[in-house]
Amino acid sequence: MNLLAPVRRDRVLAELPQYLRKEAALHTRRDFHPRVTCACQEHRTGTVGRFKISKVIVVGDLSVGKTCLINRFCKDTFDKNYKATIGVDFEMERFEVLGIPFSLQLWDTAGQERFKCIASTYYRGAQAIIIVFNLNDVASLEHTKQWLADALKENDPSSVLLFLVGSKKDLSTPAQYVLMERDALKVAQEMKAEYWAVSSLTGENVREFFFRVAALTFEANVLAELERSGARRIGDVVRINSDDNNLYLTASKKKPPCCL
Ligand SMILES: Nc1nc2c(ncn2[C@@H]2O[C@H](COP(=O)(O)OP(=O)(O)OP(=O)(O)O)[C@@H](O)[C@H]2O)c(=O)[nH]1
Ligand SMILES: [Mg+2]
Repeated sequence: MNLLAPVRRDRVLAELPQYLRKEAALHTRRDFHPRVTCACQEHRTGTVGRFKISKVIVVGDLSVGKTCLINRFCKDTFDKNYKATIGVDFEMERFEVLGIPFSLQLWDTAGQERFKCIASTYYRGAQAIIIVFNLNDVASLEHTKQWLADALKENDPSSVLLFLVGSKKDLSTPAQYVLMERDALKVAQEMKAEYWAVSSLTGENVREFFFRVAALTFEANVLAELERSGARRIGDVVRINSDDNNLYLTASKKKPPCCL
């Protein structure tokens, strides 16, 4: 994959995509955090940009539809035949968020017990965890807590973003869906995860969901970068003065109030 090729036009995010359900959203702001918007306008996003790739892992019971979900978004395809993922697989997706290039590496892991120990070795370093369950199988919702616990053993619970995704929405009747959603919202709130319901067969909510993942991961990355930079302000440029070969920092411009 060429990281320098232009981003596809349908992967450009100029606004914050909205949550599905207010009761289980990671945050309910209508817009990106003002510090993030400001940093992007001034191209002060540090390492978040062309060369930084954020890792997202997708976990959940076997056959809940993890691979189909990724394939619907990345390749716009759907396969009705089940082929178990063996170990892991991954796809790269490039976005442009508020004018800044941003890449997600989507790790599709195996749900089958016999491949789980291979898959779990790839959990480390995730910035977002997507836990998938089947909206038509209550046991798969119950198992999400264990999937989360396993994924969090390898990651920092305070910094990772969580998404709980109900799959195969096309197979539920409206009445069945309402009942399942009530339980799923409770689980999402306990986990502090954002809740989504999708269908990879029809494509319902798939693009909206991944755009939200990209936007919130990007926002968290830029905020963390701004935090880390502290006194060393992002955007300060080290220049070599050709006259005396000294290294010096360029004087930083006065920041507008939204960036302080
Ligand atoms: N009707 C319907 N079927 C789906 C949907 N998503 C997946 N399926 C079917 O469910 C089966 C399993 O899908 P996969 O995506 O392979 O499941 P998985 O979670 O990746 O399974 P493992 O790799 O074993 O962990 C396949 O037969 C899919 O066609 C959906 O949105 N609607
Ligand atoms: Mg799979």
